[in-house]
Amino acid sequence: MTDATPVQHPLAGHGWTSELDELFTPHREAGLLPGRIARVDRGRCDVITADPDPGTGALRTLRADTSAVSDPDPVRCPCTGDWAAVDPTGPLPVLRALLPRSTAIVRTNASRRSEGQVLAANVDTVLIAVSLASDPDLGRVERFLALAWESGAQPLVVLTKADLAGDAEHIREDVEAAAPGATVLVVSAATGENIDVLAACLGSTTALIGQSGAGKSTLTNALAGAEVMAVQHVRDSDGKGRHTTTTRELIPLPGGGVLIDTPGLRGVGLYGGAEGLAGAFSDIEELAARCRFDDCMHRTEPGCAVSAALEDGTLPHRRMDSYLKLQRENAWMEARSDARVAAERRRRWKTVQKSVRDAGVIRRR
Ligand SMILES: Nc1nc2c(ncn2[C@@H]2O[C@H](COP(=O)(O)OP(=O)(O)OP(=O)(O)O)[C@@H](O)[C@H]2O)c(=O)[nH]1
Ligand SMILES: [Zn+2]
Repeated sequence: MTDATPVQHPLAGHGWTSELDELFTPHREAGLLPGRIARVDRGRCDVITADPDPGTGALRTLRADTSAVSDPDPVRCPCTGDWAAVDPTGPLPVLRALLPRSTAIVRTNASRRSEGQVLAANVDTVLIAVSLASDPDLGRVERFLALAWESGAQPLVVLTKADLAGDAEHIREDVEAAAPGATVLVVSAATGENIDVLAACLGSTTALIGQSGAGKSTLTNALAGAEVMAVQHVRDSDGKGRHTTTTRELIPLPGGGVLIDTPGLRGVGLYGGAEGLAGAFSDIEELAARCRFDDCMHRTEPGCAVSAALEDGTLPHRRMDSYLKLQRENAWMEARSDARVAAERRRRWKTVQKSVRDAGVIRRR
């Protein structure tokens, strides 16, 4: 979570904070401009810079070369939501450096399972869109939740297309039981139901994730109050249809803050997900902490709080199976060096962020 203080800065509405301003000091001294990456494609990116147009006051979006900050490891390459130091002087502006990320949503690359792919960086709220047009797959929701908790941001589950659901309230209760620590909201972009409530729940940077056809682009348009994303018709029965969202963009919201729409995900593989699983299954972790034996495997041991909860029905077997399945998947993933390295790197990012915060606290005293 970024708990940094907002500042008076051209990029404040895009999430710039005093902590980032401090991190930027050496780059400012080198004559570089801060900017936030809106989208990346093939060696170039669109970066919104702290360079207001003198006429309109609108922030300029520059097309910039990313080669100076690209990396053989895709997790370290620039992505939507990254803060960058931009050299705007040449014929083609150039990204000179990326600032350390406070959070990052990382999944396994769809084609190369041992490699990570960053969906969005520096996000406070991960909005998980789940369509009510058919019964939600709770296991898939739990997987998205693990991905969200792992990122370091706060998850928020949004059940979309409420106008198509017979019993939205009943489904909401089921999803809530599968999402401890996260708010679950029922909305409809078609009727406008709860869109205002949702808007009030968002952090300064929100990323939207979910399956293709979950209604992300429609929700983005509803929150932005304008047609910023193209929406294609999909069959509501199975959510299949043409893949519509091909680029990720950073969209400013009328109430302040930005929204990042991500392409529809067919499946999300966890990438270094131990913290994410602990967050998504905090109820099971709390039970496990009450087991008589520290190394309880929750099978036949006496005094096992997890088995007891399974037996009296307070913990559904479905949820326990889902937890074990994701744990196995994560153990396999972490055994691959790429994921281990990524987890290590994330710990380092957090340390950097923390030391910056601590330094701020000391100076303010
Ligand atoms: N009835 C109803 N239909 C909706 C609602 N929100 C979205 N839809 C429809 O659901 C379909 C998918 O919506 P999109 O917004 O394109 O879904 P998406 O998650 O962005 O899909 P991808 O771009 O493929 O990831 C479209 O046909 C929308 O018109 C809603 O609140 N009610
Ligand atoms: Zn146990």
